[in-house]
Parts: sequence; structure tokens; C-alpha cells
Amino acid sequence: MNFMNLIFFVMKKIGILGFQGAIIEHERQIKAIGHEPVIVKYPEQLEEIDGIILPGGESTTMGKILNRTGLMEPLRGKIQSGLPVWGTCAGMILLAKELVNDSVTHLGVMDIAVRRNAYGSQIDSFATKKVIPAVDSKEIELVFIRAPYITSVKDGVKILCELDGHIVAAEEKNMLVTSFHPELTDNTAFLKYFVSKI
Ligand SMILES: NC(=O)CC[C@H](N)C(=O)O
Repeated sequence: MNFMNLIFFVMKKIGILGFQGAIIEHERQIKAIGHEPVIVKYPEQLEEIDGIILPGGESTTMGKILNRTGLMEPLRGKIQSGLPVWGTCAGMILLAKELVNDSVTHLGVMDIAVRRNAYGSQIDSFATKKVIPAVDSKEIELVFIRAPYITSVKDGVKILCELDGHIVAAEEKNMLVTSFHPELTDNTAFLKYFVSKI
């Protein structure tokens, strides 16, 4: 960190939805760039965070737990009133207003249509590299695990990355989504991009 960054560095409290999935991986990256992770399980915790990550995992399970714990409504309300949120993989599914191959939606706040398990069962995990200009000028490793992709977006959604004609990263106002898992690599560029929006 250079001197100017040190002067202007403000530590942020970054929540991670803490029920299931890639929680410790996000926690590790948040600490690595000098911010404070908060594992969120209760509605009151939404008051103390500057942004929240919805991790990869299993979206149906996370949706059920969000409902059972009473976190679904307050989390939706916070996001709708501007809380910065980044959904990775299952997190993208939780945020989508439409799931093209599922009748149930969850938070349903982002104007994207998403296909779950879009890469099928045979090649359901793979990694590739790509430059995402809005995020970093260098190549980023993209890790896909039983990943969804976005099949269509409405006005107001900015596409950040496409792979083989499918949308795998996008943003709309305070909401950012990725099909892939930057937290499973050593590259913190995507996390820094999210923090820059807080
Ligand atoms: N790595 C992931 O988050 C996979 C998402 C999972 N396939 C789901 O539908 O929830």
C-alpha cells in the first residue's frame, strides 16, 4: 500500500451471509486487503455492515434458511435501499428477479434472468482466464463450479463480462454479480472492485 492509499484508507465492515457455502474463503480475502469481515446470520447485524457478500454454495438451501431465520425480508429491504451487495454464483441466483429453469425466486431484486447449473453436469466445473476491463487491466482467473449464467438483462444492468456469448458478471446500481468465484483464487481484484463501490 503506498503512502497516499494509507492516508485515505478507510476500513470497511463487509458482511458475508454466513449460513452455508464459501464463507471462509471470502473472509480470508477481506482480511487480506485490510477490511473487517462480519459473518451475518441475524437481522440486527445488517445495521453494522457497509456492504454484504452472498457467497457461492447452494441457493435453494440458502433461500430456505433466509426465510426460516427471518433474514429474507430485512436483507431484501436493505438491498433495495442501497446496501452494496455482491452475489457470487449461488449469490447471483439469490439476487435474480427471474430464474429461467426454476419456479422459485429468492431475494428477487436484480433485473437479470439466470439459468442455474447452466454449464450442465458433465463440464460443471472449469477455470479460465480473462481481462475484465472495468475491474482490472490484468487477466483474472475465473473459477466456475456448477455455475449459473445470466440469459438476459433489463435496462439499467451493465454487463461486465461475457464468456462464449453468455453473461457471467454484471452490475445494477448497488448490486454486483459473478457466475464465478474470485474468492477461490489469490486474486483480490474483484473484491477491491466491490469495495470501491461501497
Ligand atoms: N458454486 C455455486 O454456488 C453453485 C450454485 C448452485 N448450482 C445453485 O444452484 O445454487
